[in-house]
Amino acid sequence: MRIAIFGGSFDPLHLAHVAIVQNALNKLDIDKLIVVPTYLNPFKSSFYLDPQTRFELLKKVFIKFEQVEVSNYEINQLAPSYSINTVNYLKDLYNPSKIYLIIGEDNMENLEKWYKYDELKKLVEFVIASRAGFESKKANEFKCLDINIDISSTQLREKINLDYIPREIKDDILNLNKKR
Ligand SMILES: Nc1ncnc2c1ncn2[C@@H]1O[C@H](COP(=O)(O)OP(=O)(O)OP(=O)(O)O)[C@@H](O)[C@H]1O
Ligand SMILES: O=C(O)c1ccc[n+]([C@@H]2O[C@H](COP(=O)([O-])O)[C@@H](O)[C@H]2O)c1
Repeated sequence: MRIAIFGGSFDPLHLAHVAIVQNALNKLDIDKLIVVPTYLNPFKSSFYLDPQTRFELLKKVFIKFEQVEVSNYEINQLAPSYSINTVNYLKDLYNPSKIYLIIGEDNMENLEKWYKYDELKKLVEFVIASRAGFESKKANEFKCLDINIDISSTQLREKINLDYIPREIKDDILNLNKKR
């Protein structure tokens, strides 16, 4: 079994996230891709959509992808948690011969500051999703996914633009937005 793990805040989920998953399924030789929403990224201080809502929205969008699973492992911790713990949990669960860990190019900048980075890099092969505005020379050292969608959750939290929201969850996002 060969797996890829794609962790993220997904606050909210947008089309670049979906493109990353589609690209990874096409490019990586994997049996399963596990999308893992954070409870809270250890480098961030708050979330906008609650963890359970982010998890449900991910399931709605990725249900049609046979090889994709959305994991509630991190949201069930009810506290910020580290990627190495998730990797170890999924490693025990699937006993994979290969683990890719997908991150966007913006995360390259602080990657070496991740908890137990030296241990983590021995467990996984990082795959970098290219991101406009965050070009990193170090990206050349890694397998890359060519993502060319200039959107962020931050922009969408500031001003919702449904053009960047997967169609399966447009209504949910509109309704959640109205309640705020
Ligand atoms: N447009 C994009 N292109 C490439 N990678 C992306 C893009 N958007 C997000 N990613 C990557 O996907 C993963 C999950 O992203 P995340 O949920 O933090 O979205 P985000 O748009 O970066 O959010 P925020 O603006 O709140 O930081 C991260 O590794 C991030 O780097
Ligand atoms: O393990 C760490 O130390 C660590 C530090 C910062 C970020 N991460 C993970 O990086 C992934 C991307 O985070 P984000 O918020 O950019 O979507 C997500 O799975 C986070 O848990 C992990």
